[in-house]
Amino acid sequence: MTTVPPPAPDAVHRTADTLLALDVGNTRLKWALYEAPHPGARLLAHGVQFLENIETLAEGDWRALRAPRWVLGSIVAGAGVRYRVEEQLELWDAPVQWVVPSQAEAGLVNGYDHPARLGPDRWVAMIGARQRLLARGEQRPCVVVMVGTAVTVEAIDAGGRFLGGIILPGHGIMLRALESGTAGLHVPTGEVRAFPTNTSDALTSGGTFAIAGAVQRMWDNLRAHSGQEPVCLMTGGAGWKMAPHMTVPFELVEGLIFDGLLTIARERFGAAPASASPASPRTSPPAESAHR
Ligand SMILES: Nc1ncnc2c1ncn2[C@@H]1O[C@H](COP(=O)(O)OP(=O)(O)OP(=O)(O)O)[C@@H](O)[C@H]1O
Ligand SMILES: CC(C)(CO)[C@@H](O)C(=O)NCCC(=O)O
Ligand SMILES: [K+]
Repeated sequence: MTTVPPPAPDAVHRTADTLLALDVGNTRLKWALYEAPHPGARLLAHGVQFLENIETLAEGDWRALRAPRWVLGSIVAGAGVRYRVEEQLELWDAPVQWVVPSQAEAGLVNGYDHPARLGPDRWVAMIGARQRLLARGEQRPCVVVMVGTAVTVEAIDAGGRFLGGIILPGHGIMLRALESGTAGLHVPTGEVRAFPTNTSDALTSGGTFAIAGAVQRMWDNLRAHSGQEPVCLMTGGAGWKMAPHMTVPFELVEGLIFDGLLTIARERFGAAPASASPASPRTSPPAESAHR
């Protein structure tokens, strides 16, 4: 006769430690459920909704999820959207923590004039970028590019100080601005060409070169400042569209905001031993192993 073994304490523990990470952007909400609150944790489920469809989450995508132990999010939208997300989160009794950029967190120092006025998405993505560099033992200056509804390009020095960054319109906003701000311009999608010879190509190439050129400029600024070649990490849903047209060496990385949220979660919720400082490259877990 066989007996059913009790559930391994390990399995029970893992279920109890889940983290729901939220990236509420300008256009869409992205969510990811992790097995544990630290970089490299296994991804259990993930999804995305346009902000106008937030109301469907509790009854839809989230309905079958096991209640997360923690909820940690980055949100750039206003109080109205935040309230609507929090309403959906009432499905579980895990209170949400929204990241507010501070003077310093997870090994990153905030050089913004008013640290809390920095976009949380920018702050969290930079923390994710820093953690990636440290995990592979690289103490180098870093340019962080996020290509989405808006584009941001940040400069971080080798010591982990955010020096400053730029905000520019995303490709979509640039083209819509041209369409609405000119007399006779319409913007069907074109190709990126070195020397565009029709309107569609001229517009598409213009937007792409504006972003690539802005990254080049920040990369030059940071190299001049630090006397060292920066690493450039690019993320965001449209990153792959920019990739063929970049003029600086770069790496395309998926989900820097989620990497950052996991890094912050380790500090806030992780039962890490005292020696596991996220600022120490030796003790950071390898980020690549479980990367999506
Ligand atoms: N060819 C292109 N080159 C660069 N960017 C592009 C291109 N086509 C579209 N985009 C941009 O990509 C954006 C979509 O990227 P992404 O999926 O990261 O945005 P999002 O999730 O809607 O943004 P957010 O995180 O702010 O909500 C569009 O808004 C547009 O600005
Ligand atoms: C710049 C955006 C729109 C990029 O998503 C966001 O980070 C934001 O609203 N930031 C606040 C302003 C700032 O970062 O200075
Ligand atoms: K964004």
